[in-house]
Amino acid sequence: MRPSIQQYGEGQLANRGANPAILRLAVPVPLRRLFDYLPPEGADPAALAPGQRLWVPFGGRKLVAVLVDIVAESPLAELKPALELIDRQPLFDGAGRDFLQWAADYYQAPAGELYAAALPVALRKGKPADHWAEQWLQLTTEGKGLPETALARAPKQQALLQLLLQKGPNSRTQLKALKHSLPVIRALADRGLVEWVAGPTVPPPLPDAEPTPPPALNDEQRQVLEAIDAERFSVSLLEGTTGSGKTEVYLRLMERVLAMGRQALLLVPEIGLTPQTLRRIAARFPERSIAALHSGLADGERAQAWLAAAAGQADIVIGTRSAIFTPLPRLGAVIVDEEHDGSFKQQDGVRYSARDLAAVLGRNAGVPVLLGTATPSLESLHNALSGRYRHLRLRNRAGDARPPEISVVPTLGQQLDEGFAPQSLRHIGETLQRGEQVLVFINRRGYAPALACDDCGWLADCPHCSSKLTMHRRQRHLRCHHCDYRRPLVNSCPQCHSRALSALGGGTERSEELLAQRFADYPVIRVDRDTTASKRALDRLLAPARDGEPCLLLGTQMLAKGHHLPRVTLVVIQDADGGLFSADFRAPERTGQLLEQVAGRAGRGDLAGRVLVQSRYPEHPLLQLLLEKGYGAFARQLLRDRTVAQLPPLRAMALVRAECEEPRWAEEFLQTARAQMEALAPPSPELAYLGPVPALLERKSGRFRFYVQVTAEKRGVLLPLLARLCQWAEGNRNRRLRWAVDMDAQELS
Ligand SMILES: Nc1ncnc2c1ncn2[C@@H]1O[C@H](COP(=O)(O)OP(=O)(O)OP(=O)(O)O)[C@@H](O)[C@H]1O
Ligand SMILES: [Zn+2]
Repeated sequence: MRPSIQQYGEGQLANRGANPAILRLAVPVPLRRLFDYLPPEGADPAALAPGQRLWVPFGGRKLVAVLVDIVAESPLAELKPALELIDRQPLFDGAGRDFLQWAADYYQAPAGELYAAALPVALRKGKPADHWAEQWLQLTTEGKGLPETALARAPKQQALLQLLLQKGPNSRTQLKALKHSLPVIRALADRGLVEWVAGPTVPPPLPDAEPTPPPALNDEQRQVLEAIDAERFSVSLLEGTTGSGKTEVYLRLMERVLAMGRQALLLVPEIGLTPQTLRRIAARFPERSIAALHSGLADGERAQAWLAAAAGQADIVIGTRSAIFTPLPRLGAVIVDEEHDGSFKQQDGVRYSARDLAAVLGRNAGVPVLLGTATPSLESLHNALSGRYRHLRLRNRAGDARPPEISVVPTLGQQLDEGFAPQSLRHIGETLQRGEQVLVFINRRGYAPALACDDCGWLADCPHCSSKLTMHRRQRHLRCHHCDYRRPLVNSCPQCHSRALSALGGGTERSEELLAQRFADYPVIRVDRDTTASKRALDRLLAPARDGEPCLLLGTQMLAKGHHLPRVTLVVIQDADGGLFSADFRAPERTGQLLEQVAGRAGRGDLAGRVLVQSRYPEHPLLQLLLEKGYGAFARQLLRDRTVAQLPPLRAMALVRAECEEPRWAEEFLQTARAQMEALAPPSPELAYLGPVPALLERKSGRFRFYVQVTAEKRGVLLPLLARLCQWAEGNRNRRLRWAVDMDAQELS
């Protein structure tokens, strides 16, 4: 069901008072409050409604603000008028505004910045939404009065008439897709039966996809779907092994809510929104209008997709993190794919978690929320095991695919060739010879993570960060992966002029060199951030692999998720040890997820899969648990460890962060911040403070970084505390010091 043009924009009728109205606006500035303005001079009060954008003057600048409320009185005596109304229709409906306010309160974010984050760039900059308004063809009164068979002698006109009588107004885009030609439309218009009117935006068309019928569900999938009630709110964790057909479950849930006349929102990780994903969804729902919101779109297309979603014109909305803020007037289900993925948490600016907000959005709308993954975050697993979320499982691979066989290749004392054990290289060769594909996972891009002088011990450091420079041989430079500082590759040591320089450690570029040499008869495809500047580049790179030719794929975590390449039968993980010894308590969890996801790329088709995991410490208990019992058992053990250590998700955790070129200022700021919080809520068994301590990456882009960590048994204790802290910190006049509150922080770096 599509809303008719008359329904669109009904918000305008609300909120009329007799008093001269005062506009309460969310202005995009880092202050945690709303701002009152008078209506623009000469504006028709009846044209104003919450959810519209206006231009406002602010501190000598002109900003795009969003109208949140219209009130009768303001505590301020003198108000400035807003400059100009931008939208005729509200962009945010009441539910959308309530949701943003909830998020602002929870994450201690300035509402204006959150509204700005919710809008696509073109709208954030003030471009009028009318720019993307679509032409709609509707029947005139005379046309509506005709019987369906009135034009039997002109079949094309008759078909169009029938369409409009049955489905109501149709957009120009859709008429084109349905192949109703302009001359036919003109013929009806000349007879006074149809007319064009301006109406809501429709999403830009997706690339063509062959419609594909769904596979028959297996028993496990059917049980999962039966457990989800599409009529009411619930949060379900779908813990389904890799290749178990989770995506199929998403598609069926979407189908169900679409049939109810609702919209489905699908959130995917940043690297998951590939043309392949879009094709799969478009192929299943050829009749539906689908809005994809991703960074690969031009600003205009993105605005168009967003407006179509907000106007209720898109049936399916698929997007990355920020798509959670798209107002969806007929939301029917929220699905989060790969819910454990770190990209759902924004790490700067407004630090929200789209995964966690999905549950709030579902609750507000009274619709089901489905979090799917093969490797649940400990947060979601804890919620599922404690009964807060429903726990749904898919234990078997879909179709005929079997789970891969996993073995460890010990590397200590072995003669390694650029990081590869002889056994691994032998298996790679044999697999290629059988005409199958190999995937090699290396968690580091570039040629080598450090360059050192063998004579004096000089190391290439980043001058701005507490980190080493990575050597990129092809581009002939050294680069910092934290701040992007670059300098040309040197041939001799800048300190002692020795020419004995060594590249330490390995990266994708270095392994590519070796593998291309060793297996010269086969294509070697390197996939990392350096080879895939755009989403399309990744799609193109993977094309030979999709065609099924024997080839060697090698890359970083970009290869770990979402790809379905049925002819990959061998996965080699070059180094499993990295994350087992980090200072970040979340590192083992992330390592486990990554290894399981990479391993899950093996043997997804008819051919059996095999995984080789190279490790220096094959006896490490966590690694053993992961490899022998799988991620499920591994994660449950980590959860027990976190309970003992009183860490999230058993406790709520927030960080107050500060960074400054002058380390003392950041530390002093945080000491005062901690004292302020302790004065309000002294430490107790339920509430603990730590710090200020230096962040794991102590210096970044020239600034020293510290944090204070607050953990509490109940989340509710933290919110008022942090709100008061923000009030105090907003008064901080040191312009060179940056501070932030990070609720449910994911990174200690
Ligand atoms: N009921 C089914 N019968 C036959 N094949 C199926 C069924 N369900 C899914 N498949 C197929 O199995 C393969 C894997 O399914 P899908 O990609 O949905 O798994 P997934 O759990 O989302 O995978 P992952 O998260 O590991 O990427 C796909 O090719 C899909 O078409
Ligand atoms: Zn740097």
